[in-house]
Amino acid sequence: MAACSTLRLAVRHCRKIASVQQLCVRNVKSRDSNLHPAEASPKNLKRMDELPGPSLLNTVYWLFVKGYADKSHALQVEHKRLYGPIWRSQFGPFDIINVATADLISQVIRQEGRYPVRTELPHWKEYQDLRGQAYGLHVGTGAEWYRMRTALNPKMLKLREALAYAPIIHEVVSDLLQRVERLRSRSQDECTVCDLASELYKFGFEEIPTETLRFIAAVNNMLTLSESVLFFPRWTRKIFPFWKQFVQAWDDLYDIAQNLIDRKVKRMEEQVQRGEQLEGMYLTYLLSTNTLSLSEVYITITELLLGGVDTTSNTMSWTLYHLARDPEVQNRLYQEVVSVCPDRRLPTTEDLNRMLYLKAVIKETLRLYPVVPGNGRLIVENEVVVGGYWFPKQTQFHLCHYAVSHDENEFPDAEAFIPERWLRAESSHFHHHPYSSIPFGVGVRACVGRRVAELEMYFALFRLLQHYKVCPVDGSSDIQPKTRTVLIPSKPINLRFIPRT
Ligand code: HEM
Repeated sequence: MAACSTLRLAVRHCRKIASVQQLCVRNVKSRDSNLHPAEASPKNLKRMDELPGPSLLNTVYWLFVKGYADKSHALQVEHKRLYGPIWRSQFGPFDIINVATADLISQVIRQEGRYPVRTELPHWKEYQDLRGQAYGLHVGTGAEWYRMRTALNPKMLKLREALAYAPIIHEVVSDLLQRVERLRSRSQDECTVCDLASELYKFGFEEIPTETLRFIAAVNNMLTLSESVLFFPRWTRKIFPFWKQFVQAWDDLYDIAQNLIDRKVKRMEEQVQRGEQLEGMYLTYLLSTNTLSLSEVYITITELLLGGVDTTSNTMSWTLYHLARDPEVQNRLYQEVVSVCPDRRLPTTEDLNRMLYLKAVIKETLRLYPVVPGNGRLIVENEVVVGGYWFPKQTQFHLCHYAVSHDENEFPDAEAFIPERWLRAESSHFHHHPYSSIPFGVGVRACVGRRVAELEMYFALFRLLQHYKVCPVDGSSDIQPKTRTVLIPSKPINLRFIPRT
């Protein structure tokens, strides 16, 4: 869903720019070891060779024989049960240290350094080298990455700036409502919308209508192929088609973003020639500041579009899935909606300040289904100590935050959907470790799209509930998540939207 707003936000006009020529850890205290490597001699500490964990062969067995290839989130839980909260594993060529408690994650983050690196993403880098493109936010490292982030942060993460996107997000949500109305009224029982997530990907892409499906298919292919490309050694590329298809998927993504930007630049030039003032959100802003080269703008916008395709859509689908199955939760949320905005008034950003339950519902969805189920940190600057073990530079950590946010010690009755656990007044377990559910990541490298994503999800859910009661389709069964780099529903979510009178 976010891709469409990302797109609109990117192409929107803004009065501030005069001409195209001017264009443009938390320091969480560890519950156990606070030992800093500088204070600890490696001699006194355990070495990574002493860590438990599966061999490469054993991992292959889990992935391809036991069927966890598309359930890496569940593998975190299984391996934590088998090996404890910290273990070592191998994924293709990668030697990985897995950490699966909030405290261990906080220890890694505290030592992530000034310019944190998630993981090397050698396959993305290889593609970008192959095509002679700039590195984007995901692949970028060090001061170069930081320069790109500081160009984007003010427009995307500052609350005041992000709140200014509200009118555009409302446009996108209005399209969604129209689409839901059309789809449900055309269905056989006049209320069912099938495969909700795929509908949420699509709507509002009117800027590039013919390219919508191509973009979505390319994101799907690229993410699906990513794990295979990484896992199998390079020489297998002559045997398997993965790499070629992966390159094709990236070519499509980049091509669509490049066309979008080129059209925008042309429009801006025409406006300047007519002496008009320019308006814009972050694409205009990026083009109008000299901090990024055009090639960096291309890749940045490609990645923002990419980041928007199935993150908020899947989260919204899971939220509606649970609301449909839990009428009490849905009713409580509906009561909040009507008390804050009677008469179906459009919610404002101020209204959202009073929507504590709405926010708790989204938080709980992201706890149960973090779109990015496992994050990474490659420690490049220093040797580090985590969990009493000493690790050299270049250690790749896997932050198993799916396993953490499903841990009974952090969240009693962890598999249940209980938004109340996020409400201070109502939960005896309100005080969670700050790293126990970190769906957007943490620190300076955390998700740059967070504010946009949250605003979109709040407004979309708010307005959908203003208009519809959401119900399960008769006889529908439980739906489990699966991983396709990101966490998605393993089968389509179909729901009934009953208009509220
Ligand atoms: C439910 C919605 C979303 C979730 C749960 C999510 C989650 C994440 C996570 C976990 C990371 C890694 C952070 C870290 O390493 O600490 C990330 C990075 C990123 N996200 Fe999101 N995301 C969401 C929506 C979006 C949207 C809508 C966009 C684009 C508008 C976006 C763009 C990005 C980008 C560009 C990065 C890389 C940032 C960097 O490395 O500097 N995300 N996201």
